[in-house]
Amino acid sequence: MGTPVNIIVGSHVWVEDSDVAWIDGEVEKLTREEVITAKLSKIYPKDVEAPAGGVDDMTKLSYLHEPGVLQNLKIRYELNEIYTYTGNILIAINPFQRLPHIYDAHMMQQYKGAPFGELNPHVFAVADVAYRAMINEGKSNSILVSGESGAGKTETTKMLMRYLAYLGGRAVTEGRTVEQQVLESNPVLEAFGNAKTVRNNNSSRFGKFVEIQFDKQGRISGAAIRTYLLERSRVCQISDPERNYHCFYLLCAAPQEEIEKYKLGHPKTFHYLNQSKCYELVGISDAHDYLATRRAMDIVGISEKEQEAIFRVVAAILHIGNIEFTKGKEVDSSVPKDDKAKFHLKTAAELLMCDLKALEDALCKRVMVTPEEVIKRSLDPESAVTSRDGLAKTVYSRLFDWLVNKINNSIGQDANSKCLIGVLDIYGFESFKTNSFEQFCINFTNEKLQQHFNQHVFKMEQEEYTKEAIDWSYIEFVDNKDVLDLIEKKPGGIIALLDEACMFPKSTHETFANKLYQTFKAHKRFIKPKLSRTDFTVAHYAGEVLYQSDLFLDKNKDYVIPEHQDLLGASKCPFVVGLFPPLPEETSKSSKFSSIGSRFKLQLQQLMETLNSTEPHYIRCVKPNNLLKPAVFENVNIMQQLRCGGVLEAIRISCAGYPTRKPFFEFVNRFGLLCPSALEGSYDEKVVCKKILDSMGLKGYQIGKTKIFLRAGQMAELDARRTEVLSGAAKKIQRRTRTHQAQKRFTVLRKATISLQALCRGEPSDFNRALWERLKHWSAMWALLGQWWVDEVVDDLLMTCMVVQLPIQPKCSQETSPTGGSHYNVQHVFKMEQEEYTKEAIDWSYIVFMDNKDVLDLIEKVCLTEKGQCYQIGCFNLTFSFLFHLQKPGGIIALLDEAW
Ligand SMILES: Nc1ncnc2c1ncn2[C@@H]1O[C@H](COP(=O)(O)OP(=O)(O)OP(=O)(O)O)[C@@H](O)[C@H]1O
Repeated sequence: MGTPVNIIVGSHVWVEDSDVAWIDGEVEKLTREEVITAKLSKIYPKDVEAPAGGVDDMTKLSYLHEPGVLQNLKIRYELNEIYTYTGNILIAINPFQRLPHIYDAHMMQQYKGAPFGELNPHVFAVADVAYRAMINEGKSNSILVSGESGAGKTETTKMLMRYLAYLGGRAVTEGRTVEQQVLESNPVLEAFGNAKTVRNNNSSRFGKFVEIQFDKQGRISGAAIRTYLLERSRVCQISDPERNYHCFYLLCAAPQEEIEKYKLGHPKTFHYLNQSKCYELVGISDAHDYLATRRAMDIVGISEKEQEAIFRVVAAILHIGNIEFTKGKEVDSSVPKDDKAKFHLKTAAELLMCDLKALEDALCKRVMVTPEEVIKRSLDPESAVTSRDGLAKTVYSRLFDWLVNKINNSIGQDANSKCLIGVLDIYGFESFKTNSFEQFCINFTNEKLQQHFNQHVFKMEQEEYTKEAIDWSYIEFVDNKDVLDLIEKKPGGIIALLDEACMFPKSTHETFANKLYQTFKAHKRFIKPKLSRTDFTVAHYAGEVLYQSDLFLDKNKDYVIPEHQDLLGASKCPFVVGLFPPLPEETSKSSKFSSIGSRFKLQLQQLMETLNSTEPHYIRCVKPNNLLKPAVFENVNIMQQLRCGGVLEAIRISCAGYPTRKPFFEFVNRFGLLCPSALEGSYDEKVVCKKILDSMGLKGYQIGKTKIFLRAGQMAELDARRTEVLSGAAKKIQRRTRTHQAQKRFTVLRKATISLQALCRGEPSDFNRALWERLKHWSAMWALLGQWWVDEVVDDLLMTCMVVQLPIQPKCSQETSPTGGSHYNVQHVFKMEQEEYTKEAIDWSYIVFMDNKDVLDLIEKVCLTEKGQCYQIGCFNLTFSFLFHLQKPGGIIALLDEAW
């Protein structure tokens, strides 16, 4: 961030605000208090010369800081420019409205092969760069799309895949093309892996890495989809107004014969669906989507028979959820509660094609194997429900994995492919009121990606400096390794301690939390909340998150209950058996524990290895508001996402080096005025730049081959100097102009007065006579000339007053004015003039109040003598002014003469 220095009166600045994040304004006054309190440190300079429509690349901003970035995004979003670069990172703000014109075939054509940065920022431009880099350098590329739920990751990923299919697609020959299958895998995965949440009506509840393989000619030759951490708990537990996975509702809206075949009904009749009262989505037809999903399944190569089995299993899960238990005859035993429960038990067994009694036993009993014997132990109703839900979750997650495998097999992998483009659509950093094991894993993923991102951004910075031959050796690299060690270190990290706790039968979440408190009491990234005995806080790179450890142990255990494995392994349905392949000999014998956390850690390790072998490109999706509405830009919300998404971190890394880069000519244009002598006779912009910088006494900047590289705060320093120079110049111009105007006015008045005096003094007696004669005629004329003339006279009078000797005026006012208060107060006018000149620092000493007492005495005499006539023509003012006009060519005298 730019260092807030050199804030002076008149500086345009950004000030932090809790409601709208940043407010802009102009410094009016700097008090001592303000300078020394922290407030000023939170002030950032504003670039008043930033383009009105914003800049398409944030690195072009003169001030690379939070408020500048936010303002730029806001301006662009208002213009429906949803994409903006920050160097090579693309920021995509969800428009929450269809913008088909920016994604049509014509657009694709335009971006094809266009140099990066030449056209407007776009997701196609990123895909194009990745594709070109792959073709030209023969290196795999990856595009990492991240952002919070509802930010638009999945939509962005779809656009990327569409564009890559456009670039690398084959002419449609017979049957399905690979790219068609890749694109059609989306609706299938969405039906089984997406659900409505409070944050997004079509939220992906899993992470996804799509690898698109290309042959030597750059044609798509294969693809593979890897998924991460499906949210299993959603199958059994949802809260209002969310929904379960889409496929359950689609099936309940299937054609009648299927409803009957699977003994289904309205979603509200199923426990797994009726925990929330939201059954339908606005603008979405589940019946239509059911048929669309079946069509997509056809395209990705899922046979009719397999489709039937898939939906049969989905229906079975719904029925399993409706099996309720009550206490059995024996102590701590359970049995199906009533006929309804028995009906669902029977139907579930039929659909899964397994033995009814075996299913009941698998839900209500546990087999204990001791060295001496095998004991069957009953479960109480509560444990039976847990067992039931465990079965449903296991079956569903196995089904999801099967689908992913099937899609991969049917699209096919190209073993000979040397290059690929991977697209990662993964959940962003999460911090809710209640954060459990899922959030822990998600945030762990984000820490991993952040580390990768930091390394990459740092590398890119280095490359830019190297290109410009700049020394960057001292730029420190910020690492989040300490948080990653806290989570994943083996032994001793949180995941390792969790695994240990899961393997130890007597562990509870309290003992687990205690172990964490003891182990990490001195760790600066681990905090024990004062008022809790089971929660813990991790200080992630994106902020602190408080985790509730209650369900960590249960959720980490990744084993299929052997009874469930045996039951479904013995099903008469090959599809169901395929979901539960027999465990390898040694695993089934040994009680080797497998944990979700460790498995996930391994998956992430593999993902990072893949990503490290590719050239990464980043897309940060931003959700502009929580209302999911277009044209609403919530500053604070967006700021938070930019922080969490690492955009600000990227900027911070950049600020650690030389955040401001200006091409030489731009620099000279802007700051040449700071050192005009540097511009004299020198045509080498680089030399001029150096002279300017040295004349300002700046240290630590660097001069590259084409640009100036400034340290944080130096731009503000230069701008502050520039403001000073400009305002000094403005004051000088104003002073000169005003002096010139005043001098001009004075000269005119002086000349007029001298003429007037000369006239009066020259012919006093004639003047009296002539005055009276003329007044008479002139009074008639005045009636004709009308009001405009009066205005003019009044104006002139003001000027005339300037030369009136002060002591005379009050006398005039009292004695000679027939209209009393209509006279101008000479003293006042004079004072005002003085004040104005003093304020503007104008020299007024030369304004001489000429002694025209003799003239005024004369006028006074005439007016008093001919008071009656004076009344007729208005007031003394007119008479007075008349004297002035008398002198003007085309003045009153001339007019009157003409009239005569
Ligand atoms: N580029 C876009 N143009 C128009 N609408 C969009 C665009 N991107 C996102 N949306 C809208 O925002 C909604 C949410 O987007 P999307 O599902 O891609 O979010 P996500 O980041 O993948 O969320 P989650 O993590 O919950 O899956 C979409 O259903 C769509 O209505």
